[in-house]
Amino acid sequence: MKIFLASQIKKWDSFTMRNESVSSLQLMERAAQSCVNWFFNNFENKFSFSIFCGQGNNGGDGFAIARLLYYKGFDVTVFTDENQKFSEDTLVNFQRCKEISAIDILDFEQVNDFTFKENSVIIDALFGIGLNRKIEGKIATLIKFLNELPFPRVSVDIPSGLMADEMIDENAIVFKADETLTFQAWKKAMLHPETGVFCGNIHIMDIFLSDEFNSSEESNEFVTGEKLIHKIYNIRSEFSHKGTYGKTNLAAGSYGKMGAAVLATKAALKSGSGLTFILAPKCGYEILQTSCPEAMFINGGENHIINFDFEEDAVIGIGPGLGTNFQTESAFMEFLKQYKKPLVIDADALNIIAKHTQFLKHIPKKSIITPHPKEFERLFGKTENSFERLKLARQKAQELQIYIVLKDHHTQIITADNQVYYNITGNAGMAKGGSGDVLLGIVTSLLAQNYSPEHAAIFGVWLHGKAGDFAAQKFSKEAMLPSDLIDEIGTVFKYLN
Ligand SMILES: NC(=O)C1=CN([C@@H]2O[C@H](COP(=O)(O)OP(=O)(O)OC[C@H]3O[C@@H](n4cnc5c(N)ncnc54)[C@H](OP(=O)(O)O)[C@@H]3O)[C@@H](O)[C@H]2O)[C@@H](O)CC1
Ligand SMILES: [K+]
Repeated sequence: MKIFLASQIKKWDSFTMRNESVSSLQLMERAAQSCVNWFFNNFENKFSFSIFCGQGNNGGDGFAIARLLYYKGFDVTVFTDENQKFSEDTLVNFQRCKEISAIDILDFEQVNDFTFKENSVIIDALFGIGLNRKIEGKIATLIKFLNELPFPRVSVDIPSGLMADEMIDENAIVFKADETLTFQAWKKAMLHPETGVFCGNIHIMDIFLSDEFNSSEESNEFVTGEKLIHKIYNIRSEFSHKGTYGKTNLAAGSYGKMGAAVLATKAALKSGSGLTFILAPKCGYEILQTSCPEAMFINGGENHIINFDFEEDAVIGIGPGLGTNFQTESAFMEFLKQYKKPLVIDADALNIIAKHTQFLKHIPKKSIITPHPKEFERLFGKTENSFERLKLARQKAQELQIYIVLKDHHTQIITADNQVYYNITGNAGMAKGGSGDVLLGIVTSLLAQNYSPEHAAIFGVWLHGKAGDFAAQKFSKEAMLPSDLIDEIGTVFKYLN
């Protein structure tokens, strides 16, 4: 799914109106109807809706929603400022609403004395993607008031106060939604932690904007959808043997951190690698042979790895639990200097490079690195916020010709040719030590199975998140462990088949 800027969405609107003979008022009606269908499916009739409408088209959606909800039998109250400069379509919908005597239309300021019913729902249709500056004055006061109410809060299109494509000021006033019903496509602000936190659960409302525009309009930012995953995923052929699915060779573990090696190895095995090797220190020999009998052990040293002698022709993934012992450090750097094929680098291996940033240039082209924000900062420097971090990552991925998997709530995969894929699978239950080790195992295994680095990264991150979602369903976000996630990798493949 392409991510479009607010300006492109407006073009999309106009294109649809021009080419599919639909008026802007009809489009607004479609938008409102899609929201009302959602409300109808999610709230019983006993709920009372308080709808807050601004002057732009977002407010127009709000007035139309009020009318349509009323027709569905819901109790509706509208709050607005009749002296606002309504847009043309908004004015029409305001008047249509006014004609229904059973809908009370109150001024924003009356909210202070309003007695909210017990089963209230607050709908925010104050500002949409046309917001162009900070919210101040009486609407800011109103939003602060609404954010304190003990009722479910739903935003139409985008929480008022967020800019669709940008970071916001630290002290900006933003409506805090539990649910956001957004039209047609994800907005960038929904995918970054500082701004996404105001959106709650995102629901994409299909309002049938032109497919033609969607295919022809350029964007280099995407949300990884299931359609893309189905395109990437190669179903295993019956006419195949273990050689068909490549060799994975991981380098992981040190004394006391052998669990990281076990998790990465198991994840590589479960993701379909043909032959799997684990290079680890000898102190982990029994642990690995017992817990991962399908994998072959390569001795890399006594208590930490001091030589990186890999299986020939294997695809290499390095990092989990490696430690930063000086011998491991120098052996890794020697290896990096002479190795030229794409590999996957995570965790301590990234920390070693961060200590000697002149080694960044030795990362083989088309490699995948998987830093979390702290590791990214150590490698490439501090940035103000996640929007800036992404910009820097794009620059570095191009400069070094590598793929960066920037781990976050919505992990971003930044390709060497400047494209960004936001991942939307996964959940807070994965914020635990060991999750990253699993990801390294999955991505390396996919790369070994002949997926391109771009596809291995996009598919691997999606798969990891989806397995995490299945694990959370079974065990809860609190109790699920990275090992549970590994056990659910099979459920994801079954889901895809
Ligand atoms: N395809 C789609 O997606 C469809 C979209 N639709 C809907 O349209 C929405 C976009 O509508 P929109 O362009 O009228 O923008 P919206 O945010 O309602 O209002 C902007 C107004 O507020 C003002 N203003 C701005 N900032 C301000 C501030 N801080 N404080 C005070 N005022 C401020 C600004 O006026 P200004 O003062 O700048 O002249 C302007 O008048 C979109 O989100 C969706 O809900 C559907 O109906 C149909 C299909
Ligand atoms: K809104």
